[in-house]
Amino acid sequence: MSETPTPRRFTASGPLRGTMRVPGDKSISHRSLMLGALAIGKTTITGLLEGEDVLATAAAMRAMGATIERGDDGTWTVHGVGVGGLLQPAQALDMGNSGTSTRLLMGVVASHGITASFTGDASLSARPMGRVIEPLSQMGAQFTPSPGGTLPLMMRGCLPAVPITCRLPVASAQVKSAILLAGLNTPGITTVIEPVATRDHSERMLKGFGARLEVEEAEGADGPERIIRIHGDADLVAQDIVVPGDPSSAAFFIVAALIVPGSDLRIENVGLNPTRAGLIDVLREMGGQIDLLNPREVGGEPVADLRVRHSQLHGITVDPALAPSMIDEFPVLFVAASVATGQTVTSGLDELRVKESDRLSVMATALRAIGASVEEREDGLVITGTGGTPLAGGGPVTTHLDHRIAMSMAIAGLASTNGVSVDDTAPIATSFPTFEKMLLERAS
Ligand SMILES: O=C(O)C1=C[C@@H](OP(=O)(O)O)[C@@H](O)[C@H](O)C1
Ligand SMILES: C=C(OP(=O)(O)O)C(=O)O
Repeated sequence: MSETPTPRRFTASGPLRGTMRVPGDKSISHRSLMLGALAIGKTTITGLLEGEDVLATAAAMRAMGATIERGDDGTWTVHGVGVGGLLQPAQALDMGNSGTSTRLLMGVVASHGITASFTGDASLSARPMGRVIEPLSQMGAQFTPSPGGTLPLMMRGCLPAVPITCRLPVASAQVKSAILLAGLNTPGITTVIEPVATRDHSERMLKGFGARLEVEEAEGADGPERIIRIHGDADLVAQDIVVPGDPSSAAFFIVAALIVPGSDLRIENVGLNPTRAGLIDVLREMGGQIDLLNPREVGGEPVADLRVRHSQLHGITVDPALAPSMIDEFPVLFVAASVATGQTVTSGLDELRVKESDRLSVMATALRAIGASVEEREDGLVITGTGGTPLAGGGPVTTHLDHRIAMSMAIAGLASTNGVSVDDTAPIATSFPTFEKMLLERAS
C-alpha cells in the first residue's frame, strides 16, 4: 500500500441502485495460488482478487519457485512445483498487511527443508504469530520470531516433519489451514480438531486438488466439533478454478443499500458458503430486506445474487456463536447498528482485537467521533442506534492501516449529515482495490 496516507471525505449519497459485482474472494484467491503452486501441472484461476494481500501471496510463491502469470484477459496461470518441491527464497518474503498470507505460508514452509524470513508492515508486525508457531514447532519447524512472537521472523522447515493432532485453542481458519498445509508434505495423518467451525475453504480446495482429507463431525466434551484429517505426502493435481465474489467485500455494499433511503441494489455472484454468511442472517434478523436470487454453485462454493433494499433496521443481541461466520464483517455491522432503532449487543469478539487493528476499540472511537452512541466492552460493542436519523459525521477518523475500518467508515459517511473524513484510504487496496470507484458508480 502507498506509504503516503490518502485521506478522503465520504459524504451523504443518493440511493444505491443498479447491478454490480464485487471482486473475487480473498480467502479462496490466496489458497488458489498456494495450492496451484504446490500442484503438478498448470492451474488456471478466473476471478482472482487482485488486491495487495493476494499479490503478496503470488510474489511469495514465485520466490519459492512457482511460475505465476496474469493473462491479458485477467485469467491467472500457475505452474506448480509439486508438494515438497518449493525452493528456498533468496530474500525475505514481504507479506505486506496480510495475516492470511503469513500464517498459511508458514504452514507451507514448515514441512519443506528450507529457510524463509517473513516481514510485513507495522500492522502485521504487531499481530500474534505464536498461534501458528506453536503447532508448527511441534511438527518440527524452528522459529526465530521478534520479541512477543511477531514478525519479522525467520523459520526453518523440517523434512520430514512430524504429524500432530492439534485442538485449535482459538477459532481461526488461518491456524487450521497452516497446520493442514504443513500436513500435505508430512508423512502420516495430521489432525486438526475444531471446537468451533471456521471457514472451510482449505478443506474444500485441498480435496478439490486431490488431497486425501476427511472431515468428521463428532461430539466433544463441550459440544459438537469437527475433526479434520489430512493424509500426508500428498500429490496435488492442477485445477481450473473460478473464484466467487467475496461476501466480505459485498458486506459494505449490503449495509450501504440497507441504510441509504431509496436504495434497491443487486449484487451478483456473491459467495455464500455457510461458514461465511453470518452477516446476512444477522442483518435479516435486524429487519434488513435481503433476497437471495438464483442460488447456484461456482467453483465448489454456494453462490447467489443478492437484492438489497433500504430497510429500517432494529437492534438485536447478536448470537456470539455466529462470530466466526462473519468475523471480518463486524466493523460494518457496527455501522448498521449505529443507525438502527434500539440497541445492538455483540459479544464473544476477542479475536477482533488482533486483526489489522484492534477493531473493537478503533471502531468504538471512530463511531463516537461521528456522533454514534457506543459502549466498548471487553469482548464486544453495545451500540444504541439513531433510529434512522443520519449520524452527524466528522472526523478525520483513524484507520490504523486497517482496510475494513476505512471501508466501514466510508459507508458511515453515506448515512451522515456532514460526511465522514477518513485519514487514510490506502489500506483499502489490500482487499478491495476497486471499492471507491464502485461506490462512486453506485451511490451518486
Ligand atoms: O483463513 C482465511 O482466509 C481468513 C481467516 C480469518 O482470520 P482468522 O483465522 O485469524 O480468524 C479472517 O479474518 C481473514 O480475513 C481470512
Ligand atoms: C483479517 C483480515 O485479513 P488478514 O488476517 O489476512 O490480514 C481481513 O481481511 O479482515
